[in-house]
Amino acid sequence: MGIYFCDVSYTHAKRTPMEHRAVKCITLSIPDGQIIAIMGSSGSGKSTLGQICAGLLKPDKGTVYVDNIPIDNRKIRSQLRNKIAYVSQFPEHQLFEETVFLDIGFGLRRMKYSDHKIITKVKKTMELVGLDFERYKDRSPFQLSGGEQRLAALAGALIKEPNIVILDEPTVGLDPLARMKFHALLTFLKRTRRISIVYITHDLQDALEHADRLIILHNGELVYDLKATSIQRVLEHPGIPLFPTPLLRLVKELEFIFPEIIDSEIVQENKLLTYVTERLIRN
Ligand SMILES: Nc1ncnc2c1ncn2[C@@H]1O[C@H](COP(=O)(O)OP(=O)(O)OP(=O)(O)O)[C@@H](O)[C@H]1O
Repeated sequence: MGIYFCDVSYTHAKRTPMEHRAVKCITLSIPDGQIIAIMGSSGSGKSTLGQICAGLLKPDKGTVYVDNIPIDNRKIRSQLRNKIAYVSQFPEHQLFEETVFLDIGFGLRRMKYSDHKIITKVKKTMELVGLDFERYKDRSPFQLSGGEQRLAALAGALIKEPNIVILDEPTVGLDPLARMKFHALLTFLKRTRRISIVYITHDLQDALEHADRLIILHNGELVYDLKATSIQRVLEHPGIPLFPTPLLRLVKELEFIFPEIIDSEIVQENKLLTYVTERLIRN
């Protein structure tokens, strides 16, 4: 269930003094089973693009196609609600029930699932995202930490088994282990269910490690759509709001030490470690 953006623009607060054109003429294709990281500086239009993708904002120019169907009216957008899941930058805004169990199972109750099926699915989904069922099910979602709220909102999004998941800064507030588990979950979902995952992040190294593609926005425009291995070329480009991570700086240093050009695949920690270790053993 791919998404295709054809020349899409969006203006916030139209015809008011706050009017702002946040997304400008974006053409973009998101096929099945890809993890796509959306990056760019604050205010570059990432969340706006994510909300258009989720069908929450209607473009004022251009068309979004889901599965080759133009999403140009409210009826089609509401039919897609169960197919496209969205977790906002502020997950606390998405939680509203008395308990974590009720919150995560909300969508299934609306779809008239049996109580037994709801319990089974809520338990399974909570465990999938790393929230222990017994420990969290009766707690108020409002008394969870920021990271726990993010995981609860993610469980609520995944429980309806969507085809497309849009996550706005999903790893904010997660500890390193939860972060690692979160990325392993995305890879698992992509491989087993062929879900397309669009996630907005400011963490370049995270994106290089886990995303198939990086979409880079600048002032509402899509300035780069590239694979992780092309990142060095972009970093050298003036005006792009991305800075080399420690690992990318190390790769640059290695290019001075070792005579050959370092393989552009080395943007990930495990690949760099293998490369350096092999060189040390050989020398
Ligand atoms: N409701 C609104 N009314 C007017 N302007 C808005 C509104 N919402 C967002 N904007 C503006 O649109 C632009 C894009 O906002 P958006 O939230 O998409 O950026 P972002 O790249 O996600 O930023 P961040 O990384 O800080 O979350 C910003 O300049 C913002 O000020």
